[in-house]
Amino acid sequence: MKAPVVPMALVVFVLLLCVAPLVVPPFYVTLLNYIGLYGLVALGLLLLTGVGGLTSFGQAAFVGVGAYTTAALSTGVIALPAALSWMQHSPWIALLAGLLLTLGVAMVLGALTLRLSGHYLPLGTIAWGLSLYYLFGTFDRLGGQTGLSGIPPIALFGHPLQTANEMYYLIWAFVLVAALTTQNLLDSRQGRAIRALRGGVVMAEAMGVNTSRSRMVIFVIAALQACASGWLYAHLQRFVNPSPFSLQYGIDYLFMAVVGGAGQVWGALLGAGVITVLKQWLQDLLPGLLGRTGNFEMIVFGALLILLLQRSRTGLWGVLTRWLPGPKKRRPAGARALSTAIEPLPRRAMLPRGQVVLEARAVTRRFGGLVANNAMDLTVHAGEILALIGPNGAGKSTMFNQLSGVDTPTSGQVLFQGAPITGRGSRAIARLGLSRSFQHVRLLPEMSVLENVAIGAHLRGRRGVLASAWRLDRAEEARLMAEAAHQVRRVGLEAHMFDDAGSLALGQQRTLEIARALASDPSLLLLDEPAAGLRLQEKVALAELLRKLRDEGMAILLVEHDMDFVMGLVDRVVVMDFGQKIAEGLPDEVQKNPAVLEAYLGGVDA
Ligand SMILES: Nc1ncnc2c1ncn2[C@@H]1O[C@H](COP(=O)(O)OP(=O)(O)OP(=O)(O)O)[C@@H](O)[C@H]1O
Repeated sequence: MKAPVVPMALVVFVLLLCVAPLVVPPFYVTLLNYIGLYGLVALGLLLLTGVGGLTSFGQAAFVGVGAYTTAALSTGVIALPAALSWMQHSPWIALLAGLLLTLGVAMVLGALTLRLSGHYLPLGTIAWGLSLYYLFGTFDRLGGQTGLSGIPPIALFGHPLQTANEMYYLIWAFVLVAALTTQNLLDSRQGRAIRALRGGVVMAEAMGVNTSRSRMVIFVIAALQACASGWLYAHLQRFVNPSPFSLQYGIDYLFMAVVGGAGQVWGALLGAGVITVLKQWLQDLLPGLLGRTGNFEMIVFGALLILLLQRSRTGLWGVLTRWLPGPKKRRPAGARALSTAIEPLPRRAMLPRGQVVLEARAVTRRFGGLVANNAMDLTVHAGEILALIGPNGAGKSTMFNQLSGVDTPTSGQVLFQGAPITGRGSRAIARLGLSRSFQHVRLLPEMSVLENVAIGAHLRGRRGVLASAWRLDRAEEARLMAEAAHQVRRVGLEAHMFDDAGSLALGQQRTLEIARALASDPSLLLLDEPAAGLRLQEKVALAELLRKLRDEGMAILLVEHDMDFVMGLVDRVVVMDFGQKIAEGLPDEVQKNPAVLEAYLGGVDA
């Protein structure tokens, strides 16, 4: 296996970090220590908010859990039973205890709040952030608002880290490990599952991603990183009180992640650096300029932030990378292996031609008084292309949703390869071998075409979060990327393999969705208006691809308005109108069916 390529910029950054305390005055070492501590929390928020799209104002509370756990255990204010007394006074054991406590607290809070959507989630994080903050100041044992002092230094190989310079290396070692493991995670199957959260739950679940789990994973990682920051903070300061764990700090952390560059690992560190330095600088400068003391830095700071957020949505990292020479986009790590021969992923055995793959029996879906699907029967066979057509509003997309588990029928049954799947949820159905595209494309526009397609292969990988973070998933990742690249080539998008999906024309985005669906190795493909927006040549190529897939034994069900495309391609047609099946048969028969002509002409007149 090839050795991982270490970017030059990273080597330079690490070297600069190593020599900094030797050449800069002590004040700056302290400043760098704080940048590191804040950066550790911002890195967690990058994952949670920047990538996962879950806004949390409550991270300072997790910093407090880490700081207070180690303060209480290492000073001995919370006495452990005699049998556990060996745990007392050791900062390292206190770190472990803090991480375990944070894990428990984060899982409970995550279970309570992550289900909330829209503005309820940030409000929920404010609520528990405030609760934990007041909790720290409530216990007399923890020193109330006065806090706890006399926290011992961390000892490393028997050497106590007493000074800011000595703590510096430990703090930045934590930061670098967190940054690199976060980068690795984002560059993996698990990372794509996390990034898919931004594409919406419906798309992610249809690709087999357990979105509840992905949300919980990033929430816990962000909380653990905040806890580690709190632990380091307590042993740097050797004193804790509740103030640094207030909501104000929670807001600052969020700013750091967003201002630095939401979604970019190095952006989060840049954000922590710039905000910490800027605040310090304004605090020193403004009273002199204005001739009076006050919290002027907060006012100017707020105005600057608004300006930045207005000017650059991609944050400071976005601005910086635009200025700097070199490639603007990182290629996914797995893509490096594309040029080498890789053992392909195992394929699902195709069903014998003609075997029933999907069957809908009297499927009815009501929305209040509206019957969108009325007692719909439908059968799709292996090695067949079936078209579901009908005028606008006939109920085709609703039917797709009932078949793919995005929605649950009010009554009726759906069977996949003979087994009932009604109400099973799209993730479980995807696992059985059904994959789909969407009427309104659901892609991750800032991710490359290749990575978008790789999301489709999610269920074909096994490696978990820890393996991904520590790059133990590289062999599997290379195989997943090779599969994604194969599907990109198969649909004719190889020229755009590393382009952002959002930069493609709409027709190409639809084609990308087909490649993503194919990456799951389905036995049934559900395509919602695949030809919409395609140019003639692209339609011809798509029809050729679908025929080839059919000949390989795949079952294909498509909804399409382009009748020229449908009639020249499909084996059978089912026509819907007002939620009901009005005709079924060969394309030629259906085209002459009076009920169908009436439905379409009626649709035109209306
Ligand atoms: N979630 C929903 N809540 C309420 N009504 C809905 C919902 N989803 C669909 N409908 C209604 O069900 C009917 C069928 O809609 P559907 O989108 O399935 O039709 P369609 O045949 O796919 O139309 P088109 O070809 O225009 O996409 C419409 O009247 C639509 O307004």
